[in-house]
Amino acid sequence: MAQVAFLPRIIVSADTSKAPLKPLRRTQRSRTSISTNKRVPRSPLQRTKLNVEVSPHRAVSAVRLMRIELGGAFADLLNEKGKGSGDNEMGYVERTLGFCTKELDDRDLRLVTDVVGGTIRWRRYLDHLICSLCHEESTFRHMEPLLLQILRIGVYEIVKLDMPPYAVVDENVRLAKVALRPGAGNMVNGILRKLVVLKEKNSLPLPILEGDDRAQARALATLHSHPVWMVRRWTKYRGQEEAIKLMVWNNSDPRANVGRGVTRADLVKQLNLLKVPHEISLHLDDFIRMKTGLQYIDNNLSFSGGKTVIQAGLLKQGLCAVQDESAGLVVSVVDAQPGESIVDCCAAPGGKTVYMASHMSGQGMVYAIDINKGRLRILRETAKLHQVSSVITTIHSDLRIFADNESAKYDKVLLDAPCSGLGVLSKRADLRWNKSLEDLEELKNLQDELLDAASLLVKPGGVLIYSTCSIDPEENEERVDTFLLRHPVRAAYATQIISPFLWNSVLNPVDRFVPPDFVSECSFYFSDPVKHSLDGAFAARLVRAL
Ligand SMILES: C[S@@+](CC[C@H](N)C(=O)[O-])C[C@H]1O[C@@H](n2cnc3c(N)ncnc32)[C@H](O)[C@@H]1O
Repeated sequence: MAQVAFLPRIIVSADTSKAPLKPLRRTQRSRTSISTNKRVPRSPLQRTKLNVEVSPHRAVSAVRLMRIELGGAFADLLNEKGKGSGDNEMGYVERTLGFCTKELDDRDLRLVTDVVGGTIRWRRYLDHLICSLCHEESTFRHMEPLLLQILRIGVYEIVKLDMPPYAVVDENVRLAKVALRPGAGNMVNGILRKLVVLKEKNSLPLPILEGDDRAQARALATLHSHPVWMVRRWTKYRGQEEAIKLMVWNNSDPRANVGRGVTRADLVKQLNLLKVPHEISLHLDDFIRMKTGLQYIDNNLSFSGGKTVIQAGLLKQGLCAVQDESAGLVVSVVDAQPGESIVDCCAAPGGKTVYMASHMSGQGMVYAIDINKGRLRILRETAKLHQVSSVITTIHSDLRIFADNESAKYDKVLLDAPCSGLGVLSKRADLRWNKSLEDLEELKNLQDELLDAASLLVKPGGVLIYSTCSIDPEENEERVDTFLLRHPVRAAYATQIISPFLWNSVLNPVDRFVPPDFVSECSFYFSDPVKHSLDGAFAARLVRAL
C-alpha cells in the first residue's frame, strides 16, 4: 500500500494550540492563584450568561493559554469551583471568565489556533515588551495570570499579526474589563496604546545584540523567543548565524505532515476533487505536501473547494494520515520488508509503526513496545483505521524489562528514543519552555539504557536503528559513539572500537535508503530544519555482526 503525505501550513497531528498540553514550566512570577475576580456559576443550570460583545477568539484563546500554562493548577482551581461545565472549551471559558461567548465560527477557530500557537512561541519576546511598558518591573512580575494572557494576546496581535492596532486595543480592553475589572481594562489600554505608538515610530524597546557571548545569547533569546540555554548550545554547535536561522525556522508557521492507505495517485484525485492545492514530496514516493486545506482554509491561497481534508473525512476514513517527511525518512532508513520481524521499541503513538507496517504487504510482524498504555491504545486505533492491525502486535512494557526477559531475536529493531524534541520546536509551540539543560542530561542516560536494551533484541546479521527527533549531537552521534564504545564485544558490533573512524566497519551507511542530501558526514540520516525546511531528525543504522 502506498502512502501519501501532506505538508500544510497548519498543525494537524501536532496541534499544540488545541491540545491540553503539559503545563509550561513555572516562571519565577508568582502563580499560586488564578484571580479572575468573578463569581463563576456553579452548575450548568445556573449558567449561561452569554456575552456577545467580547470577541470569542480572544476569550477562548486567553482561557486556552491559561490551561496550557497553568496545567494542573488551572484544573485544581476549576475543581474547587465545582464540577459540571469544564468538559468542553466553552465550559472552561464560562467557569474561568464567568460568561460564555457566542460560538466560534471557522475564522474564529483559525484565529484561536494562530493566536494561541504564536503567543506561546513568542512568549519571551512578548513578555519583554510588556515588562518594558509597565511602570515598574514588579508590576509585570506580579501580574495576575489572566491579565498577562490578555496582554500577551494583544501584543502578539499588534506586533506579530499586524492586526488593525486600535481594534485590537479596544477588544482586549473590553475582555479585561468584563473578565476581570475596569482597572484591568485601563492597564491593558495603557500598555497596548504605548505599544502602538512605539510600533508606529519603529522604536519597539528591543534588546541590542552587543556585549560578550552571554549578553548576546540573552539578547538573541529575547529577539527570537527561545530559552537562553538553547541559544548558547546552538551557537556552540552551529555558530551564531545558523543558530539564528534555526530559531527563525522554529518560529515559522507550523507545517505538517502525511497520509497513507491508498495510492498517492488516488489521494491526488481526491484532493483535486476537493480543489485542495498540493504538491508531490521531493523526498518520499508516498508523500504529498499541502499548504492549506487540511484543517482550515488559508484565505491567502487560492482554495475554492469549500471542504477541507478533515471535513471531507479523508483522515477519519484512514485514506491518509499526517506525518512530517523527516519522520517518514526514518522509516526509509529502517527499510521494512514483507516477512520481517521488527521490534519498534518506543512505538507510541505509532506514526512510524503504522507506516512500517504498511510496507509489509500483510506478511511479517511489527512488535510495538511502549511504556505508555494510553499512547499504545492510540497506536492500536490508528493501526485499525489503516487496516494494518494484522501485522502489528502491541506490547505494554518498559523496554528495559522486556529486553531482559526476552530470548527471541529479531531482524530489525527500531529505537525511536524519547528525546528533547529540539528538532520539532516549530511544531510544538510549548516545548522550548518545557525543556532544560538538566532534562537533556537525564535523557541522554535514558537513551543509553534504551539503546543497550534494544541491542539485546537484534539477531546476528540483524539491524539496529537508533533515531531521534532532535538536532542535538549529544543525543545523536554521541549516543551512537558511546554505545559502540560500551559494547565492542558483547553486542558483537565490532571487534576493535577505538575511534570514531572505525564506525564504518559496523555502521551501515544510510545512503541506500535516503536521498544524498540527508546523509551526514558519518553516513547517518540527518534532516536539518534550516537546510531542508523539514523537522529535525536523526537515524543511524548498525548491523550486528554474524
Ligand atoms: C519519540 S516517542 C516515539 C514516537 C513513535 N516512534 C512514533 O513515531 O509515533 C518516544 C516514546 O518512548 C516511550 N518510552 C519512554 N520510555 C520508555 C521505556 N522505558 N520503555 C518503552 N517505551 C518508552 C514513550 O512513552 C514515547 O511514546
